[in-house]
Amino acid sequence: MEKYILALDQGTTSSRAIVFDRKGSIISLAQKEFTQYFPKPGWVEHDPLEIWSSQAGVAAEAIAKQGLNVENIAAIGITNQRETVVVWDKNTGKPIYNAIVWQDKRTSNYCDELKKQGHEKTIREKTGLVIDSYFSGTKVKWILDNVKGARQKAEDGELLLGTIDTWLIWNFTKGNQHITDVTNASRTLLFNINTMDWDDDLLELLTIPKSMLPEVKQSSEVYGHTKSTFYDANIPISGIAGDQQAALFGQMCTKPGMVKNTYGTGCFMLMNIGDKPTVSKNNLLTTVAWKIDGKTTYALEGSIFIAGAVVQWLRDSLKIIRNSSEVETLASSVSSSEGVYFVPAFAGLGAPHWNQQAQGTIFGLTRGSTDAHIARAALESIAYQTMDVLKAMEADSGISIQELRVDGGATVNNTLMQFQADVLNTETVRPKIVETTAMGAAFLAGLAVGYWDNPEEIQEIWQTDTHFKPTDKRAAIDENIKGWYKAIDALEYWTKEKL
Ligand SMILES: Nc1ncnc2c1ncn2[C@@H]1O[C@H](COP(=O)(O)OP(=O)(O)O)[C@@H](O)[C@H]1O
Ligand SMILES: O=P(O)(O)OC[C@H](O)CO
Repeated sequence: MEKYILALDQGTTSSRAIVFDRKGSIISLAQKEFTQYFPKPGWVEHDPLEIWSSQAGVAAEAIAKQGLNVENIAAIGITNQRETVVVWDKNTGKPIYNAIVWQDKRTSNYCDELKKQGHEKTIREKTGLVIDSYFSGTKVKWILDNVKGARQKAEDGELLLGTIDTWLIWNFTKGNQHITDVTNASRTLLFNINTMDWDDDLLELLTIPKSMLPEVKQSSEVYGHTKSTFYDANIPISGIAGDQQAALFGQMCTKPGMVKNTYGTGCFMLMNIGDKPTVSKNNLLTTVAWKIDGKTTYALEGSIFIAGAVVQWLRDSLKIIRNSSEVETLASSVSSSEGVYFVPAFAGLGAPHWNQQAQGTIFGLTRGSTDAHIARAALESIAYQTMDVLKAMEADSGISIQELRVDGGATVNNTLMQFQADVLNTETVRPKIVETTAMGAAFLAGLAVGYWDNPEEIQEIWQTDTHFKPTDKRAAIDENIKGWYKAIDALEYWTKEKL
């Protein structure tokens, strides 16, 4: 019987399931969007039960729609939106509050307090992260402080916490496994990336009882077997990675110095930095890329909070396009943004600026500006933000990046990809299979069960599709880039004025 790997990709806006064969070809794909809740300005929540049901649903659909059944699945790999966190009751398995999403800013004032108390340096050294509401730790504290009875129950050992990988595996194994992997753990603000273990001092600082935490595993090993209704077939779950680390692996950036950028809701650029957790001097994050066969690989990361989401905003809020693909036609109807700059800081600014208070801003409008200029400026903002991160990465690593491997939903946009190559003055390479996040999870799972023997075998599977080479309009591009820096400076000033 033909065997396949099932990758589950639980993203910020949708749950996806993809069945891969040995050659890395996609045999089947099912996807379901789920509800985004915005209870207050700056707050973003998901219903954990909807996350579970949509993910279990698409997994079943992906298997069934190609006439396969569970016996065809050699292993399951899980990859997920990171930092988003769920707290649930150990006995009932029911969440005590919605999942607080990575984009949620409700703890930003508390984060500012932590900074004022002088914890920045220690937290960076221990976790590789900056103090920002982005990460899970302060979100968990908020739940314990604000949900009635939660703190007492947590102290009595009745509550569990988990990032989305943990929550899904808990449900797939009917509560048998409360685990996470090193990549997801490294995004919580509670995990020490030097000792590779939960950090007691940080747990104490954020007043989170240790009993709530999952056991931390490698990224590729058999963790347990499926037990819940449809999956009582005992399928091994054998790969876990946060979605950006999974994409780094799926892009086969397995050597130090290799870089990928994923263009989804946000943009996440990661560089493989080998086996040392070097601390960034340029406001990037140091994070765990994966741990395989006992060997840990680290990455530098630049996280951009709003990328493809700015296109959703043009569609859903401004309503100047009907679907995401229309943005390319609209933006290409003008040859430049004619001095319009859009800084889509809807969720503050991430790397390398780390300004939690920044808000979205459009500069340079004139009486002649149209929806096309705004659409173009929105697309360009994705490329400029990426440039800021890439420059920081080059400064940190001392490496001049020669090639950027790209993936994610927005990379279908050729105008954006060409503009990206121009702004960076670096070749931008789009692979044949852009589902690299799911592919990375499939590779991790497949390696653990011998579906693939080694990463070298997988290396053969990765193939390029399009190379976007920088054009020769250097002077004009450099002029445009100056305008972007002015816009960023002006926004920083605006933010300071607000405080
Ligand atoms: N043609 C396009 N041009 C620019 N952005 C696009 C285009 N098509 C889709 N997108 C954006 O890509 C994002 C979806 O990509 P995806 O990788 O599925 O994201 P996620 O995993 O974050 O849910 C959306 O934010 C969407 O607006
Ligand atoms: O769901 P995505 O693909 O937007 O990824 C979200 C990131 O993991 C957040 O850190």
